[in-house]
Amino acid sequence: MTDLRQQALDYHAYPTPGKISVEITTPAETSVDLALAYSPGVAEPVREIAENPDDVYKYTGKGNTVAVISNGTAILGLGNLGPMASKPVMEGKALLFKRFANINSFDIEVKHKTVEDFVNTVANIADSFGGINLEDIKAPECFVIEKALIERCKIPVFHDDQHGTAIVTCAGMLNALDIQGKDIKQANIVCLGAGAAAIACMELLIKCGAQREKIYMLDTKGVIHTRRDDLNEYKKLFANNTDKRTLEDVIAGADVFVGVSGPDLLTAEQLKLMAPNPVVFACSNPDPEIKPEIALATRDDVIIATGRSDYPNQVNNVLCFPFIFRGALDVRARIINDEMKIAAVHAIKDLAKEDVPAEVLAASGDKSLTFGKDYIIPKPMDSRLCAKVAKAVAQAAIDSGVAALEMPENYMAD
Ligand SMILES: NC(=O)C1=CN([C@@H]2O[C@H](COP(=O)(O)OP(=O)(O)OC[C@H]3O[C@@H](n4cnc5c(N)ncnc54)[C@H](OP(=O)(O)O)[C@@H]3O)[C@@H](O)[C@H]2O)C=CC1
Ligand SMILES: CC(=O)C(=O)O
Ligand SMILES: [Mg+2]
Repeated sequence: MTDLRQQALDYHAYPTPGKISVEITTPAETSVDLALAYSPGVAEPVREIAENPDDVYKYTGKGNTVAVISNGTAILGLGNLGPMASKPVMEGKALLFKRFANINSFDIEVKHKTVEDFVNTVANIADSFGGINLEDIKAPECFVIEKALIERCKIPVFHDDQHGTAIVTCAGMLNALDIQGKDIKQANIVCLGAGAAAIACMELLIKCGAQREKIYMLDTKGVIHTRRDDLNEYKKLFANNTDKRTLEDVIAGADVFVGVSGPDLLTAEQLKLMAPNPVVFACSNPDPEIKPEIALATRDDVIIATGRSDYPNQVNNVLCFPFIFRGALDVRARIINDEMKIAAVHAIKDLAKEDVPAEVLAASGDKSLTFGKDYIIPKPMDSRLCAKVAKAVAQAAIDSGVAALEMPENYMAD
């Protein structure tokens, strides 16, 4: 662990501080180049854009640039550590956008006093970008912020911890339940956590067939039930009329555990209480609700997934956000709607059932990967994700009437 700590610090410090840089895409060597790039030549696209605002997509990088924006109030599972502490994660998201979907990103960390202050800051700069990826903003403020920004911005605004996580969770869950021989409509589900990721994951699972009344959600005060008077409007949607109060009470006989809360909160004893062939998604980062080695030592009929890259079954929003934005940008979708999210779920889910190419095995360090308990979801390094998810999302945007452009010719053909 100490070794990983030092390696991670060195990775971020060297060869230059941070993980991303800006590169030039046009010649900028001679006076002629500069006369085109800057004064006087730059005045020409200025005039064109002033005349026809859509030309900003033709003459600038706007259409392939996403702002990754946080206030640092829910950094992974580490809590509210402030905007500057969130910067390595936001640079990390920018790295993933570029590496997996060739999208340029700027990370923006906002210090603010009120929700309105944050919304105004983002809304006022939004037009500079093709899309906005909100990240690591705690609930319930994240819900208000995202709704307000969707209303005010002309470009897609997507809170990754809500929807990216939900899409990947649903893709992995449908596959895991399939492998365990369970039907999502009958599944008893326990969700530990009642914040950004939890509410969105459960809402999308319901859209994929889960029954709301079969879901028990818990926050730091225990089970969310109808007799509590401290629930915000988002938690209230999951209030059960029940006498069950603790994780022990609700985990008994549960088919599914989804953890989007904090480290080491599900014990081996609690895992033993679950129904035969359970599915456990311990998605808190960096430390899951239960370590896979403990889960697998406790029972051999469990499917266990985490948010981490160093265990099998990585249920992490990296499998979604680069690709959903790729598809949305390429048909200039004005929003990311439910149709696009569901299309992404199915594209990710279905890819796990295909043969895995040698280069993915080489990158993941696995000898083989076959659809089953240790491979329920594709690896982030699988280059087919971009083509399949982006294309499905772009098609869904067109079909649902939110795209300004047609499907590009031969889109994602190779
Ligand atoms: N694998 C992935 O792709 C992703 C994983 N996550 C992980 O999910 C977790 C939550 O993130 P997010 O939803 O953005 O954060 P939020 O701050 O919005 O929500 C955190 C939630 O966890 C609950 N919680 C915290 N500690 C406990 C506890 N001891 N018992 C029960 N509930 C608890 C909080 O309860 P209360 O409401 O009472 O404060 C709150 O409802 C993080 O660990 C994060 O890393 C998030 C996004 C993606
Ligand atoms: C993965 C991620 O976005 C999180 O843990 O917050
Ligand atoms: Mg996050």
